Amino acid sequence: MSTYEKLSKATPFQTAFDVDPATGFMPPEPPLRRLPQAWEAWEVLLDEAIHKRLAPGDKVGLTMAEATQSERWRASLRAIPLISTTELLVDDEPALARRAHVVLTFLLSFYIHTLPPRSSILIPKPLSIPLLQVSNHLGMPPVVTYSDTVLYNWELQESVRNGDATPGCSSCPATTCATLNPATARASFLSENIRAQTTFTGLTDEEAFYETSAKIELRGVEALDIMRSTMDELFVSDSIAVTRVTKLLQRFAVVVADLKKILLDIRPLCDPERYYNDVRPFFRGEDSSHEERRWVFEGLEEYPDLVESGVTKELSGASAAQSSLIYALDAFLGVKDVRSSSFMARMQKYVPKNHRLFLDHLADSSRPLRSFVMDRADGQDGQELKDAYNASVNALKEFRDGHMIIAALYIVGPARRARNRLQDPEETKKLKERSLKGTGGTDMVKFLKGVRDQTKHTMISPVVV
Ligand code: HEM
Repeated sequence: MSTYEKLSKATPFQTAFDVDPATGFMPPEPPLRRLPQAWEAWEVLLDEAIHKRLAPGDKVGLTMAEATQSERWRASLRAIPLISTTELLVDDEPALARRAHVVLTFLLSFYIHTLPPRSSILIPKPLSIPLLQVSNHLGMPPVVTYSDTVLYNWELQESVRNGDATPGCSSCPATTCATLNPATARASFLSENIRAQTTFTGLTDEEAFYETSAKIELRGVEALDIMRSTMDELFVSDSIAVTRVTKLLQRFAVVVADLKKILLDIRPLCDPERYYNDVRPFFRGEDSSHEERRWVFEGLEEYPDLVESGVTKELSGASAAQSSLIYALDAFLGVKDVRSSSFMARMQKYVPKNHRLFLDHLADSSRPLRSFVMDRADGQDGQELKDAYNASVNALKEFRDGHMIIAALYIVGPARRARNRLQDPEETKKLKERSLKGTGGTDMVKFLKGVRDQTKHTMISPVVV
């Protein structure tokens, strides 16, 4: 029996797939803040890179002092010994391997993206081998992913860590909350008290960027809960299922509308120019660089198991397109072709292993919601059911409209301004090509529009919203 079969047969809907009832795709407890002493050399190098504010090697106006400082840092990374990962990669302590992936992929981004723009990319052995071993163990690519910047990169604010804050949502304490179930109340509490743990730049704009995604994940906990209840209803499918599913979908639409609001609320917290020029360059993967430079992992050939594993095949940059939550919403509502598009299918490889299994489980449902709604649409209360379904799909379409506004604000605008500052036509052309690519390597505008339209076409006509 495959792991997938074991997980999906033997255990309840969520916990088996590392999907927590209270925190969804985020782990229930704050991730490890620092690796134990044996791997301190990596943590120290990361502290230094952040503290020294190492700048991307292709930053416009990079000073000689900045370039020299980065080169010194890279030399000190090359000089550390190759540290064994054996004791990190233990199945009963996944937090160790996850923190190692965060630290090593941040070091990788610093190493590669502070290099001069035209130099070749040789990732030194003290970094390449542990990174490949940890990634192979986790079933993740050896590159910074959404799980490194968001899912396994948070802590509680100091006041909460010191026990000064009351656990509760903004309107009432969790323990006595009348409107939220305990799991949703905990998600709401975390959302208000979460902060990002590790950043490239130390800028609050970068923290806000990760925290926005984390808040979306936490608000999505209620959506996951509704999905579970709906799937139970579809399974039983008795005479009152239509009424219950209608109510669940009405709630679902409200949650998805909140996701859009959280996304748009990023605007006062994260400055588009700072995001584009200071933070985003560190997210680039092998395929989002304007110069086509291969990433070479030094020493790989000495480890036949790593060569065979194919762990170096996926090297795209970090993108919130790696959020399992949004795929889960698509799968539940039956938005077609999103996961099967080649980019989205590839992005699944950048999602933690068990979350991937969860998404497969959802997509393979033998009782799809959309068919249920279509089959019942002409029956008693069918119109209300269809309206609730369409309102949910419409809310997701509006989330994607909002997301396109954000992508324009944070990428298209700053990219145009960066181009306007350049004099050299050849450089301008290159920058134009680069800027229209997402960090995941897509032709951004066309891709985002396509997914948005696909969502819109999922509504069941005639539409009454
Ligand atoms: C400043 C904030 C953001 C920017 C600039 C941005 C930009 C982008 C870009 C350029 C893409 C195209 C794929 C790629 O090549 O990377 C993308 C895709 C995507 N992003 Fe974002 N994004 C932002 C925030 C978020 C957040 C907070 C979420 C949700 C957690 C999110 C969810 C997605 C999803 C699910 C996709 C895949 C396309 C889709 O399903 O609509 N994004 N984003």
